[in-house]
Amino acid sequence: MKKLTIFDLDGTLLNTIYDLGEACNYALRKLGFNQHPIPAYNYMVGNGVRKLIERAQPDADVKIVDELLELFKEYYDIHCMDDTKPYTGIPELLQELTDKGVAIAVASNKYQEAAIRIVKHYFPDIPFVSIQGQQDGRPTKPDPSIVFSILTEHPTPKSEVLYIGDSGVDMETARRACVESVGVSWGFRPISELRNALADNIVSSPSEILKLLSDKF
Ligand SMILES: O=C(O)COP(=O)(O)O
Repeated sequence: MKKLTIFDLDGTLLNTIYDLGEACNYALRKLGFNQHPIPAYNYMVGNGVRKLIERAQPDADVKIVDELLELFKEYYDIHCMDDTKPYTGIPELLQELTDKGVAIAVASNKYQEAAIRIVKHYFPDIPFVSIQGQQDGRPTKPDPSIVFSILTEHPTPKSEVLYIGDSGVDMETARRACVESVGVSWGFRPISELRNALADNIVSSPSEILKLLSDKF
């Protein structure tokens, strides 16, 4: 029986691509660089904002990346909820997990302050046991440290944990933490990426996660 579900944020709980893309385009525009069409960002997000910026402007040196990062945050801190929304069926899934007594945590490469603000805004009634974003001094996913931090906050045997995400980075994070993974098809990346990253399960709707859990009750 699974007692703890760990969810990735961007591309799994929330469709954040427009606001992330707009923030990056704002930063690029401010420094006179070319912008990208929003769908191109699907393949740039997933490893944290710094990596997103390095992918958006590959020949930028460290100083320029720092400047772009500051501009990104300046914009994103104000506009991170302009067009972001939960995927269909996610609020109901989180409520049902809560009603069933299954603990819920978030493990994101989005920087910590933004991750907390956004999760609390979109899911105010869900009693998350831990909301973990990218933190200075801790490696980003696919390093499994973020999962271990969650397990420190909410001790649970690994066999009772399900990790749910939309990217190869997420599947690898779960694998390296030795917990069972679920890849979701509605996020930013194709199913082929989830398969190649050895997802233990693949689902195409949030209700399938419930089914997967109840199969395991
Ligand atoms: O901000 C990112 O790069 C991705 O964040 P995520 O880990 O919630 O998908």
